[in-house]
Amino acid sequence: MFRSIRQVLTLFSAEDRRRFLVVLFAMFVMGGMQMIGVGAILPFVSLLSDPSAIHEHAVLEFLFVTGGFTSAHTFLVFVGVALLVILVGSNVVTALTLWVVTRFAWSIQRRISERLLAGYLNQPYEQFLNRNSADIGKNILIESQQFTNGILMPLLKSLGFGLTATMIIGFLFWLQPLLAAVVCVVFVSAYFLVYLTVRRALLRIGRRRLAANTTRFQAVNEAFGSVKEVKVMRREPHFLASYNPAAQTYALTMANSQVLALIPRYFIEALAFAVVMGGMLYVLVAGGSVKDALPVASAFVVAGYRLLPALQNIYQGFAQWRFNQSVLDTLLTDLKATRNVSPRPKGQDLSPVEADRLKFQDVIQLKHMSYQYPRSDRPSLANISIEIRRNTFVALTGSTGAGKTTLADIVLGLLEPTSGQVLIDGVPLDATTRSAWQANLGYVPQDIYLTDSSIAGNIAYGLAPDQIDMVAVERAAKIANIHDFIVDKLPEGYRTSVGERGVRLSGGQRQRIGIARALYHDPAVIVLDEATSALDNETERRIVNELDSMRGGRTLIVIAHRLTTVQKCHEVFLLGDGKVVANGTYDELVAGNREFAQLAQTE
Ligand SMILES: Nc1ncnc2c1ncn2[C@@H]1O[C@H](COP(=O)(O)OP(=O)(O)OP(=O)(O)O)[C@@H](O)[C@H]1O
Repeated sequence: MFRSIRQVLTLFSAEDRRRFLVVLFAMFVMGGMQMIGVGAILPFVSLLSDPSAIHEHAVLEFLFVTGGFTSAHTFLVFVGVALLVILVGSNVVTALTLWVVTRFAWSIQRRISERLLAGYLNQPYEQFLNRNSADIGKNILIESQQFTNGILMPLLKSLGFGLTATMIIGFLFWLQPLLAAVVCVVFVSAYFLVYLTVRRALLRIGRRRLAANTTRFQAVNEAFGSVKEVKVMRREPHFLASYNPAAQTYALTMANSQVLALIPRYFIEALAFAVVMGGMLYVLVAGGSVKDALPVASAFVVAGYRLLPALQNIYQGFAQWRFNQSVLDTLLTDLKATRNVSPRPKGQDLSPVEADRLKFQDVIQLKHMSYQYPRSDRPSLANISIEIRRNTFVALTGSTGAGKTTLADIVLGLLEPTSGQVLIDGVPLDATTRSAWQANLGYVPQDIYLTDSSIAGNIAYGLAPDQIDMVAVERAAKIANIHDFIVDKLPEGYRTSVGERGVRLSGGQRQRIGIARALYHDPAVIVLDEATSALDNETERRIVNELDSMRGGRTLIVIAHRLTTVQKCHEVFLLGDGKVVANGTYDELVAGNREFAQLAQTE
């Protein structure tokens, strides 16, 4: 338990700790008000049963005299109204405290989800290779909420109600130490016993909930991420079959955790009723006067009315906390990995300016470079030493799995060589230079992901509308040969909205948008990963020609299967099994390499 508290406190910033003090203060006031409310019952009931009690209590006597009351009856009305004001006041304070606590808890949720998103986004690309994106989304959106609802709010509520319960129990001890001790031992230990009984089960079902939630998210993500294949291959039952059992486990574990948190209340209320009745009967049987016992009994009943919900809330808090311990562990692991990452300040211009870019005037060199994927048992690239000169058109080709994409990812600074070096004009590409190098790159992937924004927004990509440079957008679109289509065919030109995943554009049009996107920042190097595969031969030739002709100082690296793409290249690197098997111009390779010559023939 103390470990969990320490874990939660590590999630608070300095500002959160200051605000937590305000929350604590509100809780103290709430506890104090509730105790006063309970305490004020006693004189009122004493007065009701015996008006002469005015003169037996010093405080009542003082109020009676200074208030200038003449009859016990009017004084009783005054005390009744005062009691009402105190009780209403204490409820108002409780409501206000709940407001302060809830706002505090959700502000923490907001910050945790922002930190998670920033952390995931800023982590090295390699980290994404072994991570399911549905799991990332789930942690940011759902588990951060589960943390607030299931850990932070219960923790804060337990703290608040704990303070209230302590104050009320303190008052009861002052009033009737023996009875208070009985009440305390009976109720606190009853809840404690229940908690001890269910804590293991809660931890277990909490872990099952977390796992089931991951499966649910993956099933939905995968089903809709490949909806075309799902429909054509009629695989709907498969995704339903993965989702449904996970949904059932999720529902069951949620329901069970809530039942385990709520049910004890009804038994303990029955126990409370038995204690009160038993006390009364004991007084009667022992021959005592119920009238004499009434004020203290009323104070205990009102105390119980406050105390039992407080104890129930504390128990419920512990139960939820236990159930969600695995959520806390998961979030902490991911937050620890991204501790020093802070969300980018709002309004920062994301366009790389010349000064941000790593100068590239001469050559990209790969020296004895090898790369092995984290969970792989063999290198995907082995001892590669090549040079790519500025203002050249270079192709990486070779059979499937040869290492073309991996090599391009190394040049893009997405993967760090396991051994060897990448040098840009002699400057090593490492953590200190990576971002400046990437500011000089344009990348066109195989699948162009279109965001649900305008055409211009998709070309400038990731910029707020007021940050988009329309001149750069049009320049890029013209080079990508999509400008005429946008202006002539789309209803609102560059402002036309693109649906999610670009459903309103053909595959070829999407790829041209992708090419325009890569050109938007006017980079020195462009890497195309099979980017022209969705284009027909004629369009592809035109784009390749255009890219070639617009090069003017730019370097073009194309990963290509189709050798038509590589005919115009200055240099072609033929990869095989992670090594450069041959390099030279298209004609040189056709003449000198049998594998390449065969590939060229089958085109
Ligand atoms: N994330 C990964 N983890 C482990 N191994 C990987 C990973 N990605 C790729 N590989 C392996 O690295 C090798 C090179 O893969 P790469 O994707 O670079 O080939 P490629 O030439 O681009 O292939 P293709 O033309 O089919 O896209 C392959 O053997 C592949 O199995």
